[in-house]
Amino acid sequence: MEKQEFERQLSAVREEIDRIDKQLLPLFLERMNCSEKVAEIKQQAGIPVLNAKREQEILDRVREEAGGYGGSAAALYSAIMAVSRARQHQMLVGGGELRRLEQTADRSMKQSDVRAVCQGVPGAYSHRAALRFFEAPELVFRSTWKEVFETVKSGEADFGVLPVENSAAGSVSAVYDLILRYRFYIVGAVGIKVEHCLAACRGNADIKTVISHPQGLSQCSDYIEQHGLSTVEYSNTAAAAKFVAQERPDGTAAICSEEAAEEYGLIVLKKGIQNAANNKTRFVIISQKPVLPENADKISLCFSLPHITGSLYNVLERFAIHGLNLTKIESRPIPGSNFEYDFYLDFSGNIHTPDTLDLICALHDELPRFSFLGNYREA
Ligand SMILES: C=C(O[C@@H]1C=C(C(=O)O)C=C[C@H]1O)C(=O)O
Repeated sequence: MEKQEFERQLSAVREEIDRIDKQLLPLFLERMNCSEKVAEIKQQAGIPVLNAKREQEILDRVREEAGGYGGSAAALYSAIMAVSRARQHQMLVGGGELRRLEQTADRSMKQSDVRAVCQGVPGAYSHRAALRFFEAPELVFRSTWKEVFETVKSGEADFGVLPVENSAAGSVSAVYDLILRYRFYIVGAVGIKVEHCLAACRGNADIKTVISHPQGLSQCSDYIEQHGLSTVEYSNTAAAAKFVAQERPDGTAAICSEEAAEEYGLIVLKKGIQNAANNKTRFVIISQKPVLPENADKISLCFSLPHITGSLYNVLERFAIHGLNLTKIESRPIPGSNFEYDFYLDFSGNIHTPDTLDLICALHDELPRFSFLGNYREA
């Protein structure tokens, strides 16, 4: 067949597609109009927007009737209903306390004269993160991450500084578990370049064992393997440096920052022993008091989901519809449950943008165990 003939046939079918799309659009708008009427009734009757049972019935029917296209048709209808629900949420102005929070929360944060708490001992990477974030903070140190949360809870400190993710070793799951348990606000985030060194007491150069936090050991696994070193886990990289300085264990070096080595009078035997040259750790600042700056660019939230086909997909799709970029997703088991999960999400956005506020309020009204965790500037 001639190329021209193919072109002619293509345009004929495309005309048909255009004709069908023209028919679909008014039907979509008509359906949205019905959805708006439903919203008005729901508003008067105080009925929640989401009716999962009704949606499931529609999806089952569509799947059944669409034959070979069952799955695709269900996905399409799921998207249509997500849009329909979003419109209803917008009309019902849900979100309750979250909308009030958006209006009333402080828009700027005190950055000097603050009391902050870090895990570890002076010289820890959290210490450096705190100094990057605050001007001359009054700092206290605790030996565990849980104690950092407890110190903020008791009001002894206004802010806690916690590592959440390393560019090589990945998420610090234990911290995410605590974030999900305490549900304090995240009011800031800061990335720190992490360069580990091998540090030992003077005259202790024949190193057979290294001691550090599991994250430090994991970030230096190549060096450890190449040199056939044995490893000992410790609560914190700087605390490991302090231990080596105090106990002077034979043939043992700490893996820690240069600051920590200096703080405890250790000799740096080798610098930059981490696997990745550009090794970074991201820290978050937590507080019991929300702060929602005008120039915030990152939103964190968490929720759980029922074990239903497409439930996570349906939530993520809403971010896509709103043009929001998801930067992090973690799922962590809910303590005391069997294989039920809380999801933790970070995405780019600002809660003072009406469209974004509508989305977060809709999720607040729909999702089990939902918490808005904060909107802050990613430094
Ligand atoms: C339209 C309604 O509200 C929501 C949207 C639905 C839809 O678009 O079909 C179905 C159920 C509800 O979650 C309704 O309750 O019927």
